[in-house]
Amino acid sequence: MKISVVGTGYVGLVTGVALSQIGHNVTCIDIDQEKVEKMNKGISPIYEPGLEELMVKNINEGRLFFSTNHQQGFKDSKVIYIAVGTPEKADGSANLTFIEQVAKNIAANIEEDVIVVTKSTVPVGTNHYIKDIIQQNLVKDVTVEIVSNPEFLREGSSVYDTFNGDRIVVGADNMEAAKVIKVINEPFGIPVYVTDVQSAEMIKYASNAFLATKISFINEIGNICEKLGADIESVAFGMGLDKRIGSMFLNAGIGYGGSCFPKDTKALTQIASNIDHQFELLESVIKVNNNQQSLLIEKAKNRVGNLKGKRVALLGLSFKPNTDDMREAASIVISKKLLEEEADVIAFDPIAISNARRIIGEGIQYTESLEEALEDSDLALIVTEWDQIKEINLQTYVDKMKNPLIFDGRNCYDLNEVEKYSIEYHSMGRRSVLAKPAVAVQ
Ligand SMILES: NC(=O)C1=CN([C@@H]2O[C@H](COP(=O)(O)OP(=O)(O)OC[C@H]3O[C@@H](n4cnc5c(N)ncnc54)[C@H](O)[C@@H]3O)[C@@H](O)[C@H]2O)C=CC1
Ligand SMILES: O=C(O)[C@H]1O[C@H](OP(=O)(O)OP(=O)(O)OC[C@H]2O[C@@H](n3ccc(=O)[nH]c3=O)[C@H](O)[C@@H]2O)[C@H](O)[C@@H](O)[C@@H]1O
Repeated sequence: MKISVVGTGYVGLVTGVALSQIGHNVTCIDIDQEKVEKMNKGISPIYEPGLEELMVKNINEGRLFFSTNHQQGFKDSKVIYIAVGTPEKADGSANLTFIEQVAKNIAANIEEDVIVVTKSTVPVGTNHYIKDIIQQNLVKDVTVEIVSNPEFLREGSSVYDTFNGDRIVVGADNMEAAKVIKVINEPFGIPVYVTDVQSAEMIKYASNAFLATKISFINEIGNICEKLGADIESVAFGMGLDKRIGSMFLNAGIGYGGSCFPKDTKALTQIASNIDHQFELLESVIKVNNNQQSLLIEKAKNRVGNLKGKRVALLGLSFKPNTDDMREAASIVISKKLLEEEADVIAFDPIAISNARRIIGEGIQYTESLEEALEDSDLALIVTEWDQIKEINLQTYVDKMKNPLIFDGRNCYDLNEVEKYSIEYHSMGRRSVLAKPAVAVQ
């Protein structure tokens, strides 16, 4: 089937590539000319494992096209996917400007009946709002059906997730339209759950809010464990053995970041407050997460005192491993605090440095070499659990650092392993390992 996808970010590009891979003829449209030029040359504008290879394959096999022109991109399409951003506004609610613009682009350019499928995360009621905008601005006498099809992929494993998701949610008023979307997705072999439009929209927010809640919950338990001498890794494992709880998303650390949990949790509290419901639980989840991001700095200050002039190796910048995405990364908050403390910061990240430079700026130094970051440093802060960091020979800390003093925000190392080295190690929700002989930081 001929399909158009509007917006080629993490969701749109992966969706377009995956739909072409299962045999559809896909045109991806973006207003960003530079991005489109790159994609036409077979270069992915984002780092996602496996994406570029699949993209090039489908371009070469003549099923995948990129354009900046909505009219050309929509030509002969039976289905148009919307995958533009829905960033947060100053009050935390979802900004629908890009969505409104696409609805107008659709109205102005379609020449035959279409099904408009929204993949973007949008507040309950938005799909109907999209239909209204399209109908009010239509140029040709055509019929438009809408389907809510929220996306559940994770960055860093988006290609894998698209082919191996747990469910595809389809929210529709019109069962014929729902059936078309079901058939399009059949080759993925993933169960499709069909429901009404509003429920589909809410499933997305509720799912992200629930996962964020799980993270803040385990982080609170971790903070308590640390003070009581219990071990969060052990606690999370023991909890996860209960199938009703499940073992996933119980990794304690410095909290969740990224383009979605922070924004979607805030948007859901706004959605609730619009109907005079105070979502107290979710408000606490957000508060716990905000505090969690600063904990590493607090721990370091409690241990070292003044960070002024201390050489700090900041290990990992992206909001999670395997992505170059810096949106709402804990490293932003942490590097800002380090600069306020007048620390001398050198940051390591294998992929995200160019994005980080734009957000964090030139107040810190950057390197793609972990060893270079550690060289002569007084302390190391682990912010993102990249494999390069997890798999490092721990002796490297001893060899390279002025003082092998580590504050690990992602519990990268086994405590028994750390104890074999002359390293002082503080992690999250676990006992500290003190170096023998003690590491002295003045
Ligand atoms: N990033 C993620 O992992 C996930 C994101 N989502 C949701 O999906 C949506 C998209 O997110 P991302 O892919 O991260 O966004 P993004 O910000 O990376 O990409 C959006 C793209 O849309 C383009 N665009 C904006 N207006 C346009 C227009 N009128 N016509 C054509 N292109 C236009 C932009 O140039 C940009 O390339 C958001 O609602 C997000 O909440 C849902 C699940 C996962
Ligand atoms: O709506 C979205 O955009 C997406 O948001 C998340 O995906 P993503 O943000 O890409 O990445 P996650 O793996 O969920 O991690 C989010 C954050 O939570 C943190 N996290 C995750 C799991 C955990 O146990 N502990 C923890 O601190 C990660 O470090 C990261 O900062 C959801 O997992 C996806 O299902 C959803 O589609």
